[in-house]
Amino acid sequence: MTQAQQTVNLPSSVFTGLTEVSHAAATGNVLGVVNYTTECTDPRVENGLLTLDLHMASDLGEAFAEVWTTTGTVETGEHHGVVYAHDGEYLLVAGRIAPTGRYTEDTRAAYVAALDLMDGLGYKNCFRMWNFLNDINGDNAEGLEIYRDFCKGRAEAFELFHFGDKEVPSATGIGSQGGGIAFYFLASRSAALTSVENSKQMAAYHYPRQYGPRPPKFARATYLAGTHTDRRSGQIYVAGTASIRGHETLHDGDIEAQVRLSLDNIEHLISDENLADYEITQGNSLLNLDNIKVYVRHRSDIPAVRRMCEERFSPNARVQYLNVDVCRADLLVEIEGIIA
Ligand SMILES: C=C(O[C@@H]1C=C(C(=O)O)C=C[C@H]1O)C(=O)O
Repeated sequence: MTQAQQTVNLPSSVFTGLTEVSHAAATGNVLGVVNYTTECTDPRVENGLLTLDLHMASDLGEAFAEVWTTTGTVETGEHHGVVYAHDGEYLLVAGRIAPTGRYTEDTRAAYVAALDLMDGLGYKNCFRMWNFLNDINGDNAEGLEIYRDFCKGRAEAFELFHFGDKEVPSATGIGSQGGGIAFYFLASRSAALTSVENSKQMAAYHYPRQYGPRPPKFARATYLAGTHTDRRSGQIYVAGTASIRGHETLHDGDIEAQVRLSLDNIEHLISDENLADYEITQGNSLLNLDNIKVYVRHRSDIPAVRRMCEERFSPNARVQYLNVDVCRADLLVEIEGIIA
């Protein structure tokens, strides 16, 4: 077989209750567990499992775990403050930056540690990043918004690793209820990776200066396939998506219109029309989106948001609603998901 024909198994994730992690783990080898819970802690290896606690829930009733499984035997370790698990094909890296008055340097250092690990262990295809920022719209000690401060450190780290804009992974950069900045990344060794943009949105890495000293570096989605020739049955990791057209926030103050545009943005992003630029044809619609997280700024908006989402998602889709701030002060909602 040639390299191009070898098929790589793709990773999978499920949402489960915090206490049912071991049950979910029985379905495969666990790469790691991310708890969306009531406090943030440093990532750790616990009973052989990479575990990261994020402060994303107000009480335990809202908490859930995201369990990442794979097919190979998992090994764990620690590298310059970041914790990792890998199985020869996939790598999960998790880190946390303690609260500080200026995040640029610490973000750059933590990202450098994670990117260096990917390089060193040979997982060169980073396909998804999640970042959780406490007080994301607040100012740092120098009056720069914490999200923009973070974006600066991230851009500097990517630059050090010569990450071309077209190679950036899809990401989420969202608020959290505490704990500084926490993050986790997924990378693969040999699965085929394509970074995808949305033809109706400006690439985030081209956002103008009005959004901060360095633009956010992420792709709107990443397409991950078991072979380099598969353009029909890969996974699509949809980045956090909001009510933005071009580079502008639309529908300031109107939650329903923001939900509608966020959903329309994802619908277009995953459509064959948008994916034609990448020669991907999958016939996807919102009905194929799963493992969805819906981030809502005001708790009182959650019932309306849920109603609107339920009209457009599959009734079988796994969806979690979280009450946190969003990366621009005028954004009320953001949605991400996976087509697996
Ligand atoms: C909503 C947007 O950006 C958010 C911020 C991201 C980041 O900084 O990594 C990624 C996706 C979204 O969570 C957007 O700019 O469209």
